[in-house]
Amino acid sequence: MTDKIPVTVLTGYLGAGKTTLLNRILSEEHGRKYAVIVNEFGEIGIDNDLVVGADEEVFEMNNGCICCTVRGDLMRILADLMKRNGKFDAIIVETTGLADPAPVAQTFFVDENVGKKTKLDAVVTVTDAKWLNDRLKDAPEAKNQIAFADVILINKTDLVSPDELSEIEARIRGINPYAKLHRTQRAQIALSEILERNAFDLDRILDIEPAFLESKDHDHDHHHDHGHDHHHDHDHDHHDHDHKHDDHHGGIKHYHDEEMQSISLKTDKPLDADKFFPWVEDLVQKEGPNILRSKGILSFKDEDRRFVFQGVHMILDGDHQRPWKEDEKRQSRIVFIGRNLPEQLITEGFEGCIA
Ligand SMILES: Nc1nc2c(ncn2[C@@H]2O[C@H](COP(=O)(O)OP(=O)(O)OP(=O)(O)O)[C@@H](O)[C@H]2O)c(=O)[nH]1
Repeated sequence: MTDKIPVTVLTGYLGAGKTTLLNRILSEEHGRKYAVIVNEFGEIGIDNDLVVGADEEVFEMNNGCICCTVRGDLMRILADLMKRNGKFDAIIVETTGLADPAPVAQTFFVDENVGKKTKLDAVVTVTDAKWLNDRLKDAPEAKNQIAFADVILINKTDLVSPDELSEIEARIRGINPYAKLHRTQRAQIALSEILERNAFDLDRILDIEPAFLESKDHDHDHHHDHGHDHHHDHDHDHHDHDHKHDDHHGGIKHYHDEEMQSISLKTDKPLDADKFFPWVEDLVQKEGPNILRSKGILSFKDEDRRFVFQGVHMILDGDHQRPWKEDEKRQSRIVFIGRNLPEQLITEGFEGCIA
């Protein structure tokens, strides 16, 4: 018997469907109260704004990856939550698509205070059936996320043929024969398959990562550089995720994609939809292989609702969402995440969409 609070860690590569799953969980009649912690790559928080649910408290950790610099933040948020005993039943942590889940999971074992009051229930990994094969070639994070998972969703099955799906499944099985696998569309799955599974298997993790429980203070022995943020006058930020080497955190080997960068743009002036859509469609057609992910919350002229814009490579998606609130700043924010991003082209193009 334990009254430790269960923690579910949601991982999965950029754009796989983590927020879709999170919103599904939060929209259901579950009768539970969840605390949600989101962590994003890129300066302007967009995910926290896309998480539904009136009751849930969403804690945002921006500007860095949860697995290294922000891990201290995670511990602090958890410690604060623990002080408010009884206010919620479970915790869900959505990591960035670029996070290595190992150090996140490790937090629940090596930090004494956190470990006393919480237990890691499961690492749930959402994969994108359409792009996973490519990411297994060029993104070691994608592979780690699968290796560490207790539950795996093969999402976006609508975008691939049955043969491709079987191949993906075999590849996942090759990396992780133990996780429970589900094929999903729009992350549609019974909550009981995701939450309070008691599925995290420490022995299996120790097979993959023998150093998992070594708790040397990771802050002392890492020396990587998170790049730098430039803040230009014309209101845009740029962030290089600049890890040039494998890192050790508390004994765990830890890899980052040093080429991954993000460009965040915002404007308080309304955008012209007739300019924006042709521009962005053309951009992702041409630069799609490099732009892994784009998303934004946009304000168009003569439109009272927020437009939520989503892209994964050249596949775009978007919808008018709720009306802007009275006290809400009608600001358009958009972020592009990828490799070798044509920064100037994107910045100027976006500015050209202002009405
Ligand atoms: N075709 C299709 N699109 C999907 C499916 N699931 C999610 N999407 C779309 O994929 C895009 C990314 O989904 P998100 O849930 O935001 O992905 P994410 O993993 O949270 O993305 P990041 O947090 O940016 O890494 C959105 O446009 C979704 O609507 C699916 O099963 N099929």
